Amino acid sequence: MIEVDNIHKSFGEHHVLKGISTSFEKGKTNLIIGQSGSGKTVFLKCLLGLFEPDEGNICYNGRFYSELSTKDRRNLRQEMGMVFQGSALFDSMTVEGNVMFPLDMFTNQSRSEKQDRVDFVLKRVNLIDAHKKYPSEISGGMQKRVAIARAIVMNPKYLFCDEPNSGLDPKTAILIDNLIHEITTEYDITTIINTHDMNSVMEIGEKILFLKNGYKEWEGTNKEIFKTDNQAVTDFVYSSELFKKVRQMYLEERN
Ligand SMILES: Nc1ncnc2c1ncn2[C@@H]1O[C@H](COP(=O)(O)OP(=O)(O)OP(=O)(O)O)[C@@H](O)[C@H]1O
Repeated sequence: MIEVDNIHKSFGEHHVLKGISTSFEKGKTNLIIGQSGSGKTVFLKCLLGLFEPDEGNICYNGRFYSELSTKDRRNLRQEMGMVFQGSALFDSMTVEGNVMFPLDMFTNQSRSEKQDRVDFVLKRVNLIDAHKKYPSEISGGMQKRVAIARAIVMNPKYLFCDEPNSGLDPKTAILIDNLIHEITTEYDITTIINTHDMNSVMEIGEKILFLKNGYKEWEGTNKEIFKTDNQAVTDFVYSSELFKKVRQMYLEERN
């Protein structure tokens, strides 16, 4: 579980995060949404420990980040998996090499232990015959699976995903969403996803945090987002005619 208490972050005069408090439960898929520039990436980077908030606290399973020693921060970092926008695979390494990379960097496991773990996670993301291929030889959806395998190879407690669906066709995007959601439940991970994909919001948003101008404007579940009368949320989420109709149908069905 991650608990966030009143965090602020500025860059010079630019006050980007203006006192955000929330919590993210383990085993749940949490989504952060909001317009471009609302502070989603800065917030995610604070959660990852890449930016230190100017004010406020972030607590990881009872451990306050601000109170951790450098060594404990490094250990905490190893409990975090990250799926970057665009996958960010190493082009010169095979699929297997990419997934093994964190194990090579951060563990003393034997070659066969590492190989077993890599085989296991690649199988878990449904990539069976791609071990020896290079990123350029596989599709964008497969690259995303490799990125997810690499993110979970160290058995993380926390999984962060930045726009995991960007550049994917709608069908592949749904498969990737479902995979992240399944892995989250299966391994009891606290997962936090930055997204613009409204389909993800409706399908896998067990908790949705809506940021606006650096404030938490709204939070709730994908069921609640259909019913909310928060104008900022409805203007943002139901900006397309299609989603307006979906919401209308959902509300009519329940009346
Ligand atoms: N390192 C930085 N230095 C200065 N300003 C920054 C830095 N990182 C982000 N900002 C500013 O913080 C604001 C919020 O940016 P952020 O990237 O968090 O938005 P976002 O909601 O993730 O947008 P998008 O959906 O387009 O990715 C922007 O005005 C941005 O210019």
